[in-house]
Amino acid sequence: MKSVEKSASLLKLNKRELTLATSVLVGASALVLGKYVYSALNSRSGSSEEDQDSALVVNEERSIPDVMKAKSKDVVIIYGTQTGTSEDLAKRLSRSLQSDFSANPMVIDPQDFDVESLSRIGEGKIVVFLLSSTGDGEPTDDMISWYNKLIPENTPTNDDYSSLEAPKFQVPESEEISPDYVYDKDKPLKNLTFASFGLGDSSYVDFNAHSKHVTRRLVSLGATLLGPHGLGDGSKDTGADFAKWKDTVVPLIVDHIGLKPSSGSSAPYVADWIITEINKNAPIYDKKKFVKFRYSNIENESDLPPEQIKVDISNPWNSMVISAKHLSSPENEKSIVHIEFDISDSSITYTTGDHLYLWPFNFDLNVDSLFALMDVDPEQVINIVPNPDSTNSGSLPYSFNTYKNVLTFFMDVTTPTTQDTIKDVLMPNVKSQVGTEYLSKLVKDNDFYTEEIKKPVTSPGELLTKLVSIEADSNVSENERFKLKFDILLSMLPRQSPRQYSISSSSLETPNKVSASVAVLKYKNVNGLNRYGVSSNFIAAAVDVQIQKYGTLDGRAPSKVEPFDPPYALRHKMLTTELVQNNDFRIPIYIRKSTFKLPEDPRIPVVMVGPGTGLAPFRGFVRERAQMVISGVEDLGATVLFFGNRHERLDFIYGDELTDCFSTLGNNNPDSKLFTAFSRDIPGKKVYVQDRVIENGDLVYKLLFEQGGYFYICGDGSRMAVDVAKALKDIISLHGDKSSDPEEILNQMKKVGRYQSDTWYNGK
Ligand SMILES: Cc1cc2nc3c(=O)[nH]c(=O)nc-3n(C[C@H](O)[C@H](O)[C@H](O)COP(=O)(O)O)c2cc1C
Repeated sequence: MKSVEKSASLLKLNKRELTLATSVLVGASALVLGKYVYSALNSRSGSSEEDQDSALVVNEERSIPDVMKAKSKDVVIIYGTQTGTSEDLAKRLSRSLQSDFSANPMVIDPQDFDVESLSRIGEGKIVVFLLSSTGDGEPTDDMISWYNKLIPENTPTNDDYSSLEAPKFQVPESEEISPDYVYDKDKPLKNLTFASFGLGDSSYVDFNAHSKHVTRRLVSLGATLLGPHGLGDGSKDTGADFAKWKDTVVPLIVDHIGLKPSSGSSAPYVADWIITEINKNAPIYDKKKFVKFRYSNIENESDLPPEQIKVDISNPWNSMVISAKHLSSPENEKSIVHIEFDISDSSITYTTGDHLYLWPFNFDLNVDSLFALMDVDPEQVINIVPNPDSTNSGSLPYSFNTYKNVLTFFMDVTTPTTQDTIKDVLMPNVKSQVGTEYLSKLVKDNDFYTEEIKKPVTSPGELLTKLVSIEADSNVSENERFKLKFDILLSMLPRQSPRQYSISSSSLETPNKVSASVAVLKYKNVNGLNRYGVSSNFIAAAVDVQIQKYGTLDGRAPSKVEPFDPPYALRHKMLTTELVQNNDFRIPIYIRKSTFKLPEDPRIPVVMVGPGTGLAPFRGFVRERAQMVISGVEDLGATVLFFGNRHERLDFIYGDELTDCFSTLGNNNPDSKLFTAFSRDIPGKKVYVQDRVIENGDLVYKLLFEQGGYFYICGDGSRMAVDVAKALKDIISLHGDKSSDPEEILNQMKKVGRYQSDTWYNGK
């Protein structure tokens, strides 16, 4: 192994050479050059080691301290996100550090930087980690590379990493930190001060595990944690947890970097992006980079055959919808739909139980209401580049697009605007007294904000329309009135985040098709206005479009005009017209491996509880087990499913096919059974899945505790999951050894993966 000291001399040589070479070779990538210099000096093979070592060679574009120095930044905020929440919080923190304290922060995606450069961050600077957990307390996709370098794969996760060997970091040059700084390879981060906030959900066993492990690891490498480690809990209110943490930690951050609160009430507004309208004949206009639909696999990667295009969370695959149907009866006020995607023409593969990520498109009506406030042609092609003066510069996947497409495909136009954003983005752009008073009340008066924005789930468009109407009603003069500009809107809106669904198909049966089973969310807000879940209604509209074009799998007609939504007479009007008209309509998807899996040994029994759309992954499991019987697997363990819903006639989703599958499974193993609980079918007697579990306690006990079966639960985490766990404990108490502790038995099962849950709160 190359010693760290040796890498230090290499570092100096390469840094100098790099600087020289990058200034001479226009367009040469520093990364390529760095690797070249390195391999010329050290001709060793072994790609993973080389990758690790190449990061020890300073590539200034990927080095946090070098970029901080070049941009005079004092705080770096690193987010690890799966669906955008921590990225959004990072941007909010960055803006408020800038506007309240004149700090000069930068927000970064860990994928764009080398973790090895953390050791060279000088005194008086600070790193803030905002890390979400995913899977079973795993790092988010964008943090995997950093995480694996900090904590090598297969290291048992721990409360104390001090005995773990330190990975290699870049060795600081003497002047980078302080003249008397001595690098210690066992405590390479002893000069690093960091703050840390995790985003998680306490309904997961490994609550905030990713953030906890990274925080502990950094400390074990010598770094100093500033303030408390914040733990956001999505099952309660991550935003409130973050605000509380921020109130404690921001003064410490500011003190550490030697700043004081800015004088004056509001700092000048700095747009995150610079937008230029493009004439299609202009030389700068690059047709190849013009993304007509959201991501275009073909346009972006025209040289590669589709099956070689790498698909990840930053590069989703535009997939064809190949079949779709309504699962619930048209009479049912709750709609559940089935949608199936073709992945045969992509590099995507999956196994039963994985998660499907899907990026919804916004509805025309929501997007049009924003254009009504702006003086732009929605179809105008624009070029968007990060503003170098912004603290939030990052990359966008759409350098050329139309105004309309940017809002339709990339931005979240419905999530209520936060108080931070009203203060830091909107207020500096409002001149009138009446407008300023309204916004300032929203920022300062939490009760007013709750009544006006939070409770009614007010969209940014509704907030802006209200602001404009307040000024109009007060006869604010024309030149004082607030005028919405596109760059203000882009700075206000979070990015559109992907939504995750349990895959409801079996990879054994249909390796080239993935399906999702989606409950369509709509409700009236406190003011009686209709509210629609963006993604589920997008999927429902896509299902209707598919059915209108190609018919349906089971002959059911598309849903009729629904009395619930008078403003949106037909669902397809909610969607961009182009989408409805386009024959080759594709939806961006990505598949993430999950640990929610059937046992590898098919002889092991499985007991599943999945009421409502909690059935989704179990439809895949049941079809997979039935397919095993069909393909001749012998000794298949028992398969038991508890399904529940309100009415058998209206919402026994997948009823026919489940009955068929269980007839196949039952012929093979008499213990394989489907139990249903329809809570509103018998007047005066509500029956839920947990009641059925108790009723069949003998069978459940035999399969789980005598035959070592696996238990799975999916659905509402607040009540159902708690009640079902209690039912299991009652069964253990009744049938088991009286000296054993039921709670302990279930915890033990969870530890070894024999009790798996995928639960959510309030329809999330
Ligand atoms: C599939 C999935 C798995 C998750 N796993 C965990 C977990 O193991 N531990 C945890 O604390 N939170 C877990 N969460 C909750 C997320 O961390 C939380 O919702 C977070 O706010 C998401 O942030 P992001 O949008 O930045 O990715 C999980 C969420 C999803 C959807």
